[in-house]
Amino acid sequence: MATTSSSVHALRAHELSKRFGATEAVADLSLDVAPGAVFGFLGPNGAGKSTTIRLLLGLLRPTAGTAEVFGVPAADVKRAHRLLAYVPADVALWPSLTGRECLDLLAGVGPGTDLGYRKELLERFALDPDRRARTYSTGNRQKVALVAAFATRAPLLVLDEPTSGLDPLMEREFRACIAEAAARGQTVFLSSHLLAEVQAVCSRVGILRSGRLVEVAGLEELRRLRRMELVADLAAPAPGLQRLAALPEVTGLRWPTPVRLELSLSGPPGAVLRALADADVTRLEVREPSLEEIFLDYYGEVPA
Ligand SMILES: Nc1ncnc2c1ncn2[C@@H]1O[C@H](COP(=O)(O)OP(=O)(O)OP(=O)(O)O)[C@@H](O)[C@H]1O
Repeated sequence: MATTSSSVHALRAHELSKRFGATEAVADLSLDVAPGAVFGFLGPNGAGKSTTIRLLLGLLRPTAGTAEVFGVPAADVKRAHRLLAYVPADVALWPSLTGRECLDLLAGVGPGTDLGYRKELLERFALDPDRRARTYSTGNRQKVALVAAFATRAPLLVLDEPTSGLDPLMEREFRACIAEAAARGQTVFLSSHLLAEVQAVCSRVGILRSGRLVEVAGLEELRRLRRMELVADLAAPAPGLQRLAALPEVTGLRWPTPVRLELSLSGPPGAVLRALADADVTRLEVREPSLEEIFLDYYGEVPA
């Protein structure tokens, strides 16, 4: 792995902006990713994830602001790309080369490849490297790019929605590879609109909406910032519990049936528990919201 100073951010964007005519694809985005982090970059289609990544990789010139990879300006592509491996959202391969020839070509570009691990990855991803790339499905092309990236010892892996063509078994392998990369100390920047994926593998997450970063937090922190979902089943209707709606920490009090209440709790549960103690509760469920529900708070809708 190329040596890098631990005091330098793996990725840094400072007031980064990109306009395409009237479209502000990325607006004033500032973001630091620490070395060794698995950072999730979440946002619905069109939020600006790919544009941000292209700016970070020096594939686009920013309208304003700066981007750096381990302290190297993104525009200094020769130096920056010795420190990273990139899997684009749409993987294009050379149609007349075999998978293996594509992998060898990609290995020649990057910062060095662990050939033993690459061989293992080919088996784990069930990829036949002797077929010509033109015969590969979208998922297989994605696998070639993933195998190429995971097999490098680049300190930074930039993955742009890399699992859209993978089936669930391969998604599991993908998650294992992320964990292995993190265990080796590689930094991972994973763009995704799959909340479950990010929830499963990332230590921190940035949420992008209409080109703007609306939140950066650890997953735990993000959940804590948010509410708890509470469901109580009652032995009999308890009209007195309507008063829960007046509590400032309670939102969305719902009665799906006369003997089931649901509410969202965004503060200490004491007052709610005291009120429920007076009712005849037969079952109580308290759970953390999923990232989908957290998204709902930011967007007002769950992105597809
Ligand atoms: N080359 C371009 N010219 C004009 N507009 C562009 C260009 N690239 C992106 N855009 C616009 O910028 C916005 C952000 O697009 P971007 O592809 O970065 O989003 P995304 O979050 O990666 O979405 P997706 O998941 O669909 O790829 C969109 O409105 C898109 O139409």
